[in-house]
Amino acid sequence: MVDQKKSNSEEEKFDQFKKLQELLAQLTTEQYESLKRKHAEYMNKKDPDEPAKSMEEFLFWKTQPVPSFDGKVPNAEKPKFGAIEHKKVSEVSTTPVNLSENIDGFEWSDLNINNESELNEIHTLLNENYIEDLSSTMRFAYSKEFLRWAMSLPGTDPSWLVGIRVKASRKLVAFISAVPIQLGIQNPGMDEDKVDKVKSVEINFLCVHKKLRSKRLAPILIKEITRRVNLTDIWQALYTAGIVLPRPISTCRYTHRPLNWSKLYDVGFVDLPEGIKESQMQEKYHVKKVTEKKDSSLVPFEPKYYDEVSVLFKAQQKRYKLQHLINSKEEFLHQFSPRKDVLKSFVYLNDEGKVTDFISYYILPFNILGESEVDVVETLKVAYLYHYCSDCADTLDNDRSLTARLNEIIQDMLGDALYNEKCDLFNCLTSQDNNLFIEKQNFGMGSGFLHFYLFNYYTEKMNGGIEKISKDNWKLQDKSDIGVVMI
Ligand SMILES: CCCCCCCCCCCCCC(=O)SCCNC(=O)CCNC(=O)[C@H](O)C(C)(C)COP(=O)(O)OP(=O)(O)OC[C@H]1O[C@@H](n2cnc3c(N)ncnc32)[C@H](O)[C@@H]1OP(=O)(O)O
Repeated sequence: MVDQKKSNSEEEKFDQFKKLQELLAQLTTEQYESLKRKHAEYMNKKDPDEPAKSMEEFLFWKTQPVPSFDGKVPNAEKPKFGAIEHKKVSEVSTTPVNLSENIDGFEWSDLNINNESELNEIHTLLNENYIEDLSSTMRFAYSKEFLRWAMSLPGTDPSWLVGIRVKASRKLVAFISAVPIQLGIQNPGMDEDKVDKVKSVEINFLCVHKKLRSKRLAPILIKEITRRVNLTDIWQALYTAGIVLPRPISTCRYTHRPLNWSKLYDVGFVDLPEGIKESQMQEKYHVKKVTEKKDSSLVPFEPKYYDEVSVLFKAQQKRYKLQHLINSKEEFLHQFSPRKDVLKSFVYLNDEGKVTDFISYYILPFNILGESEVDVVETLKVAYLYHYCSDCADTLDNDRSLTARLNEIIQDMLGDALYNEKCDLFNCLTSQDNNLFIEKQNFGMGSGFLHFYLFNYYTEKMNGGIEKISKDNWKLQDKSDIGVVMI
């Protein structure tokens, strides 16, 4: 009897699904976009940390090795910290996921980020179809150099940049990428200085062309990248998303620090509060120029500082429960060496020439879109805080407080971003120790949240630096457990 009911309801669901697919196929891109906007407005009414649907309705995710919203994991009465499912490379299929089962006329394509024309293709796909704000008025505008940096991390397997092309025209219409990362995860009950070292990948740049949305290409891309990563004997992944999927290990909030308030006001990114004059806002967000220090100097990071900075970096990461473990000089230099228009990084040297602090930020513009989505009205240059570390993070014989130190070095970065890089906005999450300076440095809470996920790994939820009081009322925590920064 029960089984009969279940199969009826599955049939009903399948019928509804078929109808939905037919409806979507009939829509023009404009109709699809307009419905998407309406849906986004509806979703915006929901709490940002709540899923849009029940676990059962996540047709793809409920089949994957991730915890459900009640904390249960597949095939286990009581979850154990660590891998959810264990497989061997010999059990992994060596043939790509079948594309034509879902959609005809498409083929898999490996992409090479160091090939100029393939980089151009990825760049075009992402710049026209990647992440937008809820109202589809702003879209990330990654530069080619940025994409090359992000996807050429040492150790990236050539098979991990995966595209889908239209067979006939060879046009690139979907993409997903993986790069290696070693995570340190501190599970409950572990000694404070111990972590589970987890060889993983970071998944990023999942993108499906707007005209091919809702055709279940995303699950196919995810299954294919999982297969390819598994073939290299890696079984865990870290990824982030603005939406709630089963199930976040942590949630951080975006915060924004206007640098060029007038421009942000002109493009509608910030409002003028009632009763306040524009000049008052400009004054509030005035940024000090980077000045020479009495007892230290600020210089761009260079490979010669690697030994000292890597020690500080390791110590800083120990403050968090989700850590980025960097074990090779090559990876470190790739992640942190300055790159024009992509990444700025600095060290502070004391009187004796010893490194006391390191700080970095990356530059990721976004386009303000006009009436038509290909019409770019304005580009905002945005700086995002990346990694930092300081000798006061763990040294016992140092009496300078981390709060004072971070506030000093962030102030310098605001100055560098505005006066040297002409950035309009400085963003950071409530991750790391950012809450020590967010309010003091005039960062305001944004509307965006970023959820962190681990694939095939169970651990308890971690503090993302915010505590929910009610839907629109979130409190900053002293610090967060999240030490990784995803770009
Ligand atoms: C060990 C190795 C493991 C490697 C893999 C680890 C996992 C990696 C996971 C990926 C990490 C990516 C990290 C980033 O790059 S996050 C950035 C994501 N990209 C964008 O937001 C760009 C603009 N949007 C798009 O291009 C499309 O809307 C995307 C591609 C996002 C979905 O395309 P589309 O709208 O045409 O949908 P569909 O019909 O094909 O598929 C619907 C199914 O897909 C699930 N869905 C929707 N959005 C996401 C999302 N952001 N992460 C995971 N799943 C997502 C959705 O719940 C549904 O499943 P279910 O509800 O039925 O269950």
